[in-house]
Amino acid sequence: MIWAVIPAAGRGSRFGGETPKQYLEIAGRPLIAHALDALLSHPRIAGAMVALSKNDALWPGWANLHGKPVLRCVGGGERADSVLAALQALPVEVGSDTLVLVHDAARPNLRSEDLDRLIAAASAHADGAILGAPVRDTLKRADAAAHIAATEPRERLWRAFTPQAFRRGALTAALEQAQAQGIVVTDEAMAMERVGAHPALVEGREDNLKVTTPADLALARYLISNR
Ligand SMILES: Nc1ccn([C@@H]2O[C@H](COP(=O)(O)OP(=O)(O)OP(=O)(O)O)[C@@H](O)[C@H]2O)c(=O)n1
Ligand SMILES: C[C@](O)(CO)[C@H](O)COP(=O)(O)O
Repeated sequence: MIWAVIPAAGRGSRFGGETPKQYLEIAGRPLIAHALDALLSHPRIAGAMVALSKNDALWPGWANLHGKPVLRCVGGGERADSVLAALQALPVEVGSDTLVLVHDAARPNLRSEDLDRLIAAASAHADGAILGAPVRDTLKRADAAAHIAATEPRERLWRAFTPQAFRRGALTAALEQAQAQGIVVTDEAMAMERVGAHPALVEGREDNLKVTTPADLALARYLISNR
């Protein structure tokens, strides 16, 4: 049994506008519905826990996508707080060794072949696994004036995507420790690294983009409408 955790309590400040980006439409459905659908249509995933802002409601179609439970909890101030709240809210039958896939509601274009490869890697590696892609561009360090200050070495540098797959108990403990220490982790792997884990990197599709700005939404709409 594998469960999904979807942090969806953000406000989309970099995106702008009144409506948080996870509720903006792509191909007639909210962005979050595409993320949920990609996860719950996978035969290995049993259900999902969605961390929402306290004033947000579950969209009626979410109740049980693909006949699987979609539960909700209230998220927190940071993405990591929302993920931790969702892990803590999972049903008791989701045991400590159960694999949990954490996936941004803001990533609507997750594909099943990436899920298959991530699940296989995380199932075979005690420290879990994440989707990502090696950096293929030259990286520049900017100065305060957005002029080039330096070129950074890119050997063995990867960009981290989601889903990120870990066992429920280990990830919960790692996030609780980071929270207690006042450390804001920007992804689940960072919390796991802080407790000595070395998660596997699984190369995923570059089009598993995170919608952060309006330009990202336009690209996501194009990708999903032209699958
Ligand atoms: N306190 C938060 C912040 C973010 N998220 C979720 O984490 C994912 C990735 O975060 P990001 O893209 O940064 O979303 P926002 O925080 O909404 O964006 P911004 O940083 O521009 O405000 C999103 O699905 C977002 O809803 C969350 O559940 N709880
Ligand atoms: C988790 C993540 O999507 C991995 O790249 C990223 O860290 C989220 O960052 P955000 O600033 O919370 O969108």
